[in-house]
Formats: sequence, structure tokens, C-alpha cells
Amino acid sequence: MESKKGQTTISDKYLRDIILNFMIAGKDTTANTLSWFFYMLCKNPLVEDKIVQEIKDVTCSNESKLNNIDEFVANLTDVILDKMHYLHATLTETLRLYPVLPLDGRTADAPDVLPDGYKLEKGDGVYYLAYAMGRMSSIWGEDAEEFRPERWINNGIFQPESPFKFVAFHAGPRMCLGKDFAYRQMKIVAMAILHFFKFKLANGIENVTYKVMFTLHLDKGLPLTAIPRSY
Ligand code: HEM
Repeated sequence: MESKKGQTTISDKYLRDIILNFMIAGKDTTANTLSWFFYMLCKNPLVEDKIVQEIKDVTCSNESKLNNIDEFVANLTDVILDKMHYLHATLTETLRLYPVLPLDGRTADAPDVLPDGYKLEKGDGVYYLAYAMGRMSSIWGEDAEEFRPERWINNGIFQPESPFKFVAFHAGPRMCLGKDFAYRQMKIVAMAILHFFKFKLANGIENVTYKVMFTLHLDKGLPLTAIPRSY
């Protein structure tokens, strides 16, 4: 298959690389973030209650829809997703504490000087630790280590931060291209699952931790017990 856009021919290899890029960039990132999100909800049941209430308020769901997950998901329009401010804040708070790319960086293309005067030679690597930055009180205040989605909400509306402060999606011209898509995907999955089930950590599990990899995986996964909701 060869596609044409204007005068440019896009080769099969180019198309393949773009699709692969989206699959690699888009799968583990959202899947791991959702795992940390459900872990945080198990640890913070009041946050879960607030999201479940927001889902009911925003979707105006009634009992007749409760047994039909397909119908529920089919009704999740962009307008509805955009109204889920508290869920958006909770996903963002999850990424602040558990950024799926915990370490990222760049290589200097040419000699340069950083804003603090530090000199770089061509080929020098510059790295930042999103995991550490998300937990620094000098950036987020004294409660930096607390999971508190409310820090992102003002008058019920989600308030974004500068991408140079909230660095989970990187910042600048090469920041994540799939950010909006990722939120949309994670919100749909979270809403569909939370509307029908509540979760608790499986028996014998109290805490989970991460495995040091390129992405922030949960070590040994997240054993959960799912309980159907009854309204
Ligand atoms: C929670 C979800 C996600 C997070 C936290 C995330 C984070 C990031 C980060 C930190 C980068 C910069 C990597 C680097 O160049 O050093 C990046 C790049 C990128 N992301 Fe995401 N990502 C997520 C989901 C997605 C999804 C769902 C897609 C696509 C479907 C996607 C597509 C991309 C692409 C294409 C780039 C490369 C952009 C460029 O180099 O110009 N991401 N992402």
C-alpha cells in the first residue's frame, strides 16, 4: 500500500514505523497509568467514591443502564468526557506520583549553556527524573508526597500546570503527541469499569511497588478483587 499526501509519497516502511511508534508509545503508557490509578483508588476510597458520583452526575445514568456496559460506553461522548474534571484530576495526580516514563532526557546536538550557566559539550546527555520531580516539596509544596487530586481543581474545574512543572508528558516541541488521546482512552476505561465494579487489593496485599524498567511497571502486577456494584 502506498499513500499519497500532496506531492509526498509515504512509503510502506514509513507508515509501518508510524503505526509501530503509536502502538509502542500508546499501549504500555496508558495501561501502566491505569494500574497505578486503580492502586491509588484502593488506597484512597474517598477519591473513588467521588469519581463514581461524578460519573453518575455527568452521565445521568439510571438503573436501566446498569447491566449494559456496551450501552454505557456507547453513550460516552466527548462532551461527557470533558465534564469529568475530578477523574481528569485523579489521572493527572496519578501521573504526578507515578510518571510512566520516570526518567527521560536528551543529548546535546551542539555545545550549549543551560539557564543556570552549566556548559554542555556536543554529545553530552541531560536527564531529568520525572518520578523525583513529582515528589519534590520545592515544586509541589509540603504535601508533595500526598495523593490529593483536589490540588488540580479550582471551583470544580481542572486546572492544568505548566508542562515544565508537570513533566509526565515531557515539555517543549517534542512533548507527547498522544496526550489528549491518552486521557480520552483512560477516562473511557476508568468510567466503564468504575461504574460497574468496585475494587479492593487482593487478600494479603497491602502495598505494591515498581519494577525498574524503561516504563514504570508494577512489580508483580496489581492483584485486585472486583466486586459488582449494587445501587
Ligand atoms: C499516560 C499516557 C502517556 C504518557 C505519560 C506519555 C508520555 C510521553 C513522553 C514523556 C514522551 C516524550 C518521550 C521522549 O521523546 O523522550 C512521549 C512522546 C510521545 N508519545 Fe506519549 N505518552 C502517553 C501516551 C501516548 C499515547 C496514547 C500515544 C499515541 C497513541 C502517544 C504518542 C507519543 C508519540 C508519537 C511521542 C513522540 C513525540 C515526538 O517525539 O515528537 N503517547 N510520550
